[in-house]
Amino acid sequence: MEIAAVNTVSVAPQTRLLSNTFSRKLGSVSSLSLRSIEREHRVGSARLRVSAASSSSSMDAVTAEKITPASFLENRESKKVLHFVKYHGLGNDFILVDNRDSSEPKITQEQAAKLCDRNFGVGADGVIFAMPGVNGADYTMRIFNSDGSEPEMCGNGVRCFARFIAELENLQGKHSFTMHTGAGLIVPEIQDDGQVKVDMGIPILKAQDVPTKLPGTKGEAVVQAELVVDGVTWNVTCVSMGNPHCITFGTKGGPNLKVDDLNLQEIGPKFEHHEMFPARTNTEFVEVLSRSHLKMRVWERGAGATLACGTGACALVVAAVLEGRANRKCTVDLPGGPLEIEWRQEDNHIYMTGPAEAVFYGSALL
Ligand SMILES: N[C@@H](CCC[C@H](N)C(=O)O)C(=O)O
Repeated sequence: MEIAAVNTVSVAPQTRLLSNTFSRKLGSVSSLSLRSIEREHRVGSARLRVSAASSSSSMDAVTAEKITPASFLENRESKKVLHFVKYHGLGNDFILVDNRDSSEPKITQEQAAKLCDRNFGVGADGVIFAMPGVNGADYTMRIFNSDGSEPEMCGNGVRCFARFIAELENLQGKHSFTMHTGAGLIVPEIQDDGQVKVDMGIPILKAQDVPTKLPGTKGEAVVQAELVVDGVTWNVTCVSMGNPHCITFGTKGGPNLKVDDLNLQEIGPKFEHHEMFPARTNTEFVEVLSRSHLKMRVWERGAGATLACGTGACALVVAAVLEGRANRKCTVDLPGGPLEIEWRQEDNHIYMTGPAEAVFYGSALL
């Protein structure tokens, strides 16, 4: 099969996005790997030409005259090279790996941490593996955070995963499937407009299952409890979406939070590593704009300040409802954009709707 011409589209610093058609046939390419491998390769009888720029801020231009299916890069996949697709959900970005042929992740947690490095690697908030399903599920999702730790769940990651599967399996239009995760069975549904609606399951409120050592304040749930962080008493509610979240609307007796004023880099790690959270925690700082409109900034366990957190958005709507601050259906503004969240009374499940986009295809040297 031949491809006569390939268009490149500028999308992100340091990358050129190859057209999907090209990328599917070629395998995958990124400026990272191209700079690292060679400047010009023979591809069967065709030639892939790379006009490279040495400055990391400039972009590589890629053209191909004739590409055969047995391309150079496909042949080159080995233990030393990992093909991936970079996705993001509202700026929460992930390296997606097609791991459907094995129940073991293709790379280690240490390698994932290196790939996530924004200076010395691809740059991402985590690496996600699309693996064979277990327990009757269609697929399994595993994820490593950017520090290499493995969380149970990732809301934005699920939406990216769904779009990745649709791309791999060539699914068109509305589609849903089941995914096994560390938080149990999750069901994403790709909408006609490309957004992904996810049944995120039932929130976990029992203190020891979150887990938190804070004592229950509403039965076994920790709602508007006091947590002393660095000498300041905060009011927090703890919710697990499979992974732990600590949600705060402000300090005890203090004014409502203005999240833009927070020094997240300073306060975030103190929550994450607080002794009351034996598995560490994600923390959402929330400002109430109205009963159906909330604004948040997040400090993620194992990833730090990110532009969005899907499980965090779900957890904070649960917290806002439990604290009597909001309705069950809310728009949550995150630094990277809005998510629609509903904690449905009828089935106690949380539904999250939002976007997920492919950014570029790449091959990383391990
Ligand atoms: N950004 C994610 C959450 C990823 C996992 C988290 N850092 C943890 O360790 O629990 C999301 O969108 O939910």
